[in-house]
Formats: sequence, structure tokens, C-alpha cells
Amino acid sequence: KMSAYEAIRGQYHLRETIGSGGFAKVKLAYHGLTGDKVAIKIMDKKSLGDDLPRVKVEIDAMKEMNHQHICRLYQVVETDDKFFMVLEYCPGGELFDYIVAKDKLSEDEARSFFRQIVSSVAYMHKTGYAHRDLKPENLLLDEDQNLKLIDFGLCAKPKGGIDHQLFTCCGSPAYAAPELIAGKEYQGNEADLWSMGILLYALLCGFLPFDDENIASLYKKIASGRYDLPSWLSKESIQILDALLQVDPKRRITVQQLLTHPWLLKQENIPVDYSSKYKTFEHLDEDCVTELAVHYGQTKKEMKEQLSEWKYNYLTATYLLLLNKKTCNKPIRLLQQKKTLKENNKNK
Ligand SMILES: Cn1cc(Br)cc1C(=O)Nc1[nH]nc2c1CN(C(=O)N[C@H](CN1CCCC1)c1ccccc1)C21CC1
Repeated sequence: KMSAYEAIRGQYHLRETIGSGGFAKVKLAYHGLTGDKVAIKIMDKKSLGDDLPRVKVEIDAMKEMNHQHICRLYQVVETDDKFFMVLEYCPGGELFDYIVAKDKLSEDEARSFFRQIVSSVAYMHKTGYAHRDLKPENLLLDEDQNLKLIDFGLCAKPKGGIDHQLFTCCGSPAYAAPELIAGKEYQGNEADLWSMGILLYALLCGFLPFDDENIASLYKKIASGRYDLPSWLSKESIQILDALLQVDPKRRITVQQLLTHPWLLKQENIPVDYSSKYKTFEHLDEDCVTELAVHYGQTKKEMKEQLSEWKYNYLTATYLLLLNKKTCNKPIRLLQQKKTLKENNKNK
């Protein structure tokens, strides 16, 4: 049986580890046929333990979401002992590090980022998912300062719809909504809006509104809903923070109301557009289909049938990366994959 890395090795050139968390690590890699950079999240089944279902949750969620501010899933490889998720590579790293490096952001820069966050969350909620772990560590920067949402391992797709009650308490305490830490029933979408308030406060201030080493006093501060307002905050910034950081979830602003909030309209006066700029899964790009059909020596019809199955195999990844190139006006060309020595000898 093929070892895990062998499965990946023929398709990608693995490079250094760029991130490591509890049960997973992320490696930079190059996709063999396009030469494009990708990030491969590698999870060991044994060390996942009973967190294993979270991987399925994350994979199923990311397969369903196709949005310019949500990190793109290209391919999934499962072996006996590992999961590999091939994901979009973001060379700017985490928004968290960006804020720390700049101390705090200007209101205009915070607005530019927050509009993108609202766009990704509105799309996610529309698709029926609540993230439940929104924080600056889970927002990555691409080469054009665009934000990409990651880490859907704690997300929920409530059976009864996005406004259905949830129970599991999860996420990072400093970003968790009062109703969530109170152990009450809560709605995932409402809890996400609270976390967005914490996020916006961090963008504008460079520190957290509720913070304490002691978890019990942290919870008391969150439940009180009282936080400092630094002198540099404008009246409008204070207003939108107040709308988001409402302790009572029923009084909290909704993501739909956010789309046209005056603070977000300041500057360009255009409501946040949360629709996906990417083509739907049904529409296959003719040029990319042609390039793949030629490369694999198949008819366009056969290639379209294979692509339409969206198996999230190497073919899905190659198609999506070619589509990226086309969107960035780069030539849609596949590198002639260097045949491995074994293959060469076989053909002799
Ligand atoms: C840190 N950094 C610096 C540069 Br330059 C690029 C990066 C970078 O990580 N880029 C990057 N592109 N695509 C990805 C990443 C990181 N990354 C991640 O998924 N990163 C997360 C980061 N989480 C935030 C809170 C806990 C862990 C991660 C999850 C599990 C293990 C390790 C890392 C993906 C795959 C989606």
C-alpha cells in the first residue's frame, strides 16, 4: 500500500512547514502540473482522537463554499493514518500578525478589511454555516491584501437552518459570545456576529475588549458587556462596535443589517457585496477544460464529465489552479510533468 506521502509526492513538491497547531501542520508545496504554490494541511488520525469528526465537518464545509474571501479547498487525500487538505496558499500570513506588526489599524484600513470579513460571513451564513471560531488568526492575507477565512473545524451547519439553536461550547474564549459561555442554547450566526465585534475592536485598537489571564474573570467581563473605548475611536466606530457587542443576542445587529451599516458605507458608499465572484460549480471554463483534455489525451466531453463529479482529487485541484491563472490573466499552461525514473524505464 502506498504511504501517505507517496500519494502526495507524485503530485506535489513538499517544502517547509509554515504552520503547526495541535493535531495538524501546514506545509508549503508546489502543485506539479502548474508549478503553483499551495498549502497542504496534514492531520494525523491517531493524534486527532475524538476530534476526528471535526476534519469531516471542515472538509464538507469547505467543499460547499466557493467565495473570494474564503480559503479555497483544492484536493483531499485520505490514507489509513492521515488526512491531507490541499488549500489555497496565502503569502501574507495571518491577519493577527499583521495587526501586531502595525500596533493598530487606521479606521479606513480597518474598514477595508472588515468589509471583506462581512462579505465572507454573510456568504457563509447564506450557505447555512456558522464558523464559531472567528478571530484574526483565522484570517489570512493573500498577495493583494485580500482576506481569506480558514479553520472551519468548529463550524456548524445546524439541521434546522442557520438560526437553529446550538449547544456545543467552542471557539476561543476572548472571542466567545456571552450566551455561548453561559452554556445556554445559542444561535451560531448570532455568536459569529459577537466575534466579529471583538475582531473589529482588535483591528481598531490593537488589543482585546475583554481580556484576563483568569478565565473566570474573563467570563465575568464578557457577560457584563462593558469595555473601554480608547480616545482615538470615532463616534461611528463606537456605534458599530456597540451594535455588534450587544450581550443580548436578540438586540445584536445581524449580518444582513451590517451590509448597509453607515460605518461600512463611509468612503465609497457602496453596500458590501457578499455574492461570490467565482463561477458556480455547474459552469466549467472551456479553455481550462481544453488544456486538461489535451494534457490527459481525452475528449472535452469526457473531461467535462470527469470534472463535473467534483471529486476533489488531483484533477479538481489542477482545474481550479488553472482557473485561478486565467482569472489572473496568466497563461493557462500545464508543465509537462517530468516523468519519474520508474516511468521512464517502464516505457523503454
Ligand atoms: C504563516 N504564514 C506566513 C506566510 Br509568508 C504564509 C503563511 C501561511 O501560513 N499561509 C497559509 N496559506 N494557506 C494556509 C496558510 C496557513 N493555513 C492554515 O490552515 N493555518 C492554520 C492556522 N490556525 C490559526 C489558529 C490555529 C491554527 C493552521 C491550522 C492547523 C495547523 C496549523 C495551522 C492555510 C491552509 C490554510
